[in-house]
Formats: sequence, C-alpha cells, structure tokens
Amino acid sequence: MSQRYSVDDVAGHKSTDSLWIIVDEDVYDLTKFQDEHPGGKKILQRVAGKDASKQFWKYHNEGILKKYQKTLQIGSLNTKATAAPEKQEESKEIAQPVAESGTVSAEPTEDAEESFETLDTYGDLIPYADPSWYQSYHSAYYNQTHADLRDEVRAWVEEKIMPNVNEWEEAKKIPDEIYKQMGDRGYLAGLLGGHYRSDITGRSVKCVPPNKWDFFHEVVITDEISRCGSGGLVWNLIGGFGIGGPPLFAHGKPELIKRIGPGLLAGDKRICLAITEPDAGSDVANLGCEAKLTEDGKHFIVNGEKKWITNGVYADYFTTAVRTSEGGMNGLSMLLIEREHGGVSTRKMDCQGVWSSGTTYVTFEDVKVPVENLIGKKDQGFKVIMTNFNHERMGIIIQCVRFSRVCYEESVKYAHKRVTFGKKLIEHPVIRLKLAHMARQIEASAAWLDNLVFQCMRMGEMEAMLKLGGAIAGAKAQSTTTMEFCAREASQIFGGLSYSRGGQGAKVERLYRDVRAYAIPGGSEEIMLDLSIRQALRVHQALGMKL
Ligand code: HEM
Repeated sequence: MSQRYSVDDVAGHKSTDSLWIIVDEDVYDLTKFQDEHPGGKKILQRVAGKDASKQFWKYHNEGILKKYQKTLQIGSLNTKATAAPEKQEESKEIAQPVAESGTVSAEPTEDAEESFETLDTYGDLIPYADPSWYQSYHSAYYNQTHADLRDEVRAWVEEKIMPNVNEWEEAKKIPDEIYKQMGDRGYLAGLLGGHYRSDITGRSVKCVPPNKWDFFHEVVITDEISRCGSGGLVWNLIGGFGIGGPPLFAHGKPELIKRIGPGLLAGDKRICLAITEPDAGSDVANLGCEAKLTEDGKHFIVNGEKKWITNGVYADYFTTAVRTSEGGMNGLSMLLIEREHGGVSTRKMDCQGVWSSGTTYVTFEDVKVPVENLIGKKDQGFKVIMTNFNHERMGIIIQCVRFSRVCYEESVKYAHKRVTFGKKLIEHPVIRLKLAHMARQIEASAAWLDNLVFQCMRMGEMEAMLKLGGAIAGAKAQSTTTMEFCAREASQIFGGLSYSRGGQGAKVERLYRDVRAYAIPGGSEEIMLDLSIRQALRVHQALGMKL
C-alpha cells in the first residue's frame, strides 16, 4: 500500500460522507462499509477521522483485519516505517526456521547432539499454544523437514482457509477446490500412516522428499490444518480419505489400487469409510450390512444401511464393512463399493457439530460389486477394521490436541485484552487456574501422542495393532476429555462471546459444538478406556507380566 497520509489528512474525513479511521498506523476508508458493519455505523462514526486502534482490537481478532484489509485499506500514515503488506512479510521471515536438517534417530549416536539441536522459534510463542518444539525446546522427534512442512502448510491455511472457515461452516460446505489443493500439494498421499505413496502418484510434497517422509510429517499436516478450529473443515479434508483410504492402499488388490489410486491421491475422486450402522456402532462385530456372493462367484450383491458416514455425500468410493458369513467378527469382509455401481443413495444428516464434514446416511440396495473390489480376504475384514482403527484414532488425537491448544490460545489472547472489575482477565488468579489446568492436560496428551507416533513408526502394522491398540485407545480418551475440558473452560473465559456464533468467540463456540464428534466416533470414551486396560493387560501377560 504505497499511499501515505498525515494524521491531519485523516482528520479531514470525519463525516458519514467520507469516513476514514486509523488502525495500527494504517488508514481505512469505511464510508461504504459503515452501513454493513455488524457492530453498527454509529460506533464507527464516533471514531471517524481518528486513530481507532484501541477500540478496534477491543472488539475484533486479527482475522477480521486480514479479511477486510484488501478492500478497505487505502494507505498508511506517513510516520509508519513500513506499509502493511511488507510488515506481513517481515513477520513471516521471523517465523522462518533456519537450522540444518536433523535425523530422527532411536538410539543416541555420536552426532546426537547435532541431531537434537533445537529449531528456531516459530509462531506467536504463547507458551503451550503450539507444540514445544515450535518454541525452541528440544525434541527427539521433529527435525528441519518437519519445520519446513509446518511453514508450508501454515502459509496455505492462513491464506486459503482461516479467512473463510466461519462462512464455510455456516454454509455447511467447503469448496471442492480446497480438497483438490490437498491432492495437488501432495498432502493426500502423505496421510496414509507414515509411508509416502510415491509409487501411486507422481506428486510429492514441495519441501519433503518422499524418502524422508515419516508419520510425524502426517502429524504436522493434520495439526496445522486443525489450527483453523473447525472439526467440520478438518473432517471434510481428511475425515473420509484418512480413514477410508488406508485399508484400500494397505490391503486392496494391486489392479484396484492402480485403477483408482491415482485419482484419489490427486484429489479428483473422494473416498469414505462406511462401517457404523443405525444399530451397530462401536461394537463392530454385530454389523449387519450383507454382501452375498452371486452363483457365478464374480460379484457380491450388497444390501444394508450405514449411518454417520463422514464425507459420504461427497464420496465416489465407500470402503465398506459387510457381512459375508454368519458368526460375529469372523464373518465380516471389507469391500470397496463404487457409486457408479448403482444402488447407492446418500443423504446428508443434520448433526450437532462438524457441520461441513458431510455426515451421511447411506443405503445400499442390490449393489452389484465385482469380487476384485474385496479389500483383504473374505471373512477376514475384522482384522482390517482393527488395524485401521489405530490410524483413525491417532488422527483424532492429533486433532483433539490441537483443538485444545486453539481453545487455550484464544483464551490467553482474550484474557490479555478483556478487562473486568478494573483488571485484565489474566490478572485474575481464577482465570490463570483455568489456563493452567488446560495447559497441563494439553502437554500430557501431546507427549503421549508423540510417543505413540514414534512407536507406530518403529512397529509393523500387526505388532502395532496388538501392542498399541490399548494405549492408542487410552490416548484417544485422554485427548477427547482434554478437548472437552478446554472447550468448556475457554467458553467460560469468553462468556457470552462463546455463546453466540461468529465474532471473537467463533472458534471456541464451534469447537464446543464439535466435542461429541470426537468423544463418540472412532470408539466412545467409555469403550476406549475399558479397552485400554483390557488390551494392555493381555499384551503384558504375553510379555511375561508378574502379578
Ligand atoms: C477496519 C475496520 C473495521 C472492520 C473491517 C470491522 C468489521 C467487523 C466485523 C466483521 C464484525 C462482526 C464480528 C466479528 O466477526 O468479529 C464487527 C463487529 C463489531 N465491531 Fe467492527 N469493524 C471495524 C472497525 C470497528 C471499530 C473502529 C469499532 C469501534 C469503534 C468497531 C466495533 C465493533 C463492535 C462493537 C462489534 C460487535 C462486536 C460483538 O458482536 O461482540 N469496529 N466489526
């Protein structure tokens, strides 16, 4: 913005016919905007021709300024050192990590000192609002490639997602182009639990070569997208692919993967996971959607219903749990059903939270599915479902930890500007106590998450299913209860602002509504906690536990 004005120039525009204000040494022309200002025009007219920075920051977040800057800013004060766009560049530069690439290493090596060097500080540096490795604390897991990816994803999220997330959630739909960008930027191929599938796609992520890809990179993508504070948006982008894709890519026949894999990883086609039914949720052994083999043995005929299926309305493919034989968990199979097969109907469901995720009721009526679409072996689908649960739950944990941080971060920022009884909120011990309880749970959940990611990287899928199933279930419950706690406490700190939708409390209000979407699906808290102990005892019995 090259135009420069003096304070006196601005003071000359204090009427309703020409209404200028100053915010942080930038000049805004609000003449046309005053009639649409959600806070009312009178309040703007009272500060017309003046520096309104203090009043502006009292009522708005940075997101508002970013969103309207392009259309309303006409210049800057002649006393300002640099104009607004350059200032943004400057702060981005501060966030650039410059340390050398390290390597993730299990055992201490001779150059361990160098590998575990701290990375440069990144982000706003509010303690506990970002993972500690962002704030120049040591980490055994994250190196420069993770830092580079973090920067890449954050820049994309800040530019394309943050300014629009409120509107998209209210519209209950994310533009298709955002999902397409997930493919174009190479992110989808990296969301499959560690190994980057460059064998199926020609794409790669700009700043991380496929051979350097690990599970922590997937954590970074999911975590950074989750900063938007919308479970609906995160599930729209990864809630179908991230759980419907892995069974196909891990257990599908090579011809099937070759046929549909590239379109999926490019973001041209969409997939979802269809397990839960109106009458069977966490107890998957009781699923009833049936798939009968035709007499010639070439097709399955599928009939049944699936409920609460994330992304179902958008999906071209359904990774579906079907009953192929009697006998509880031993009669289940996984089948890739294609919308094109015919007989597939999808209806969007109205839910409490995750509005833009496309929660769906699916019916299959005499759908004719070629046997080549079987994922894994017939009647052995239970194992596929169970191994997939680990990855699904890890995704949930990553999101819940970040959502908890978002609630905490929003609270810290708000507590530093809101004044009650003559003091800023942050000066009230009762508010600091709330923040402390949020922070301790966030950091405990995050530490457990990182440890489990590392274990997943070191173990094979089967070992991880047996050995980590319990711990991951426990960590899921830990993270969802943390999210619920943080959403509640943040709501109390924001007061009325978190009760109405939009505005400064928008993220907190939305995440509070999203809580149940995390605490129930993927295994409810009650089942997760019980499983965590049952499974751990079983595993440790096998390891030689002495009682
Ligand atoms: C660049 C100038 C401005 C823009 C683009 C702007 C934009 C907005 C927007 C989009 C909202 C809706 C709430 C939200 O999403 O946060 C809002 C609300 C509001 N604005 Fe502004 N505004 C500006 C300047 C100001 C100024 C200078 C004042 C005070 C003197 C003010 C006072 C308010 C108030 C009181 C609300 C209602 C807050 C609430 O609902 O709690 N605005 N503004």
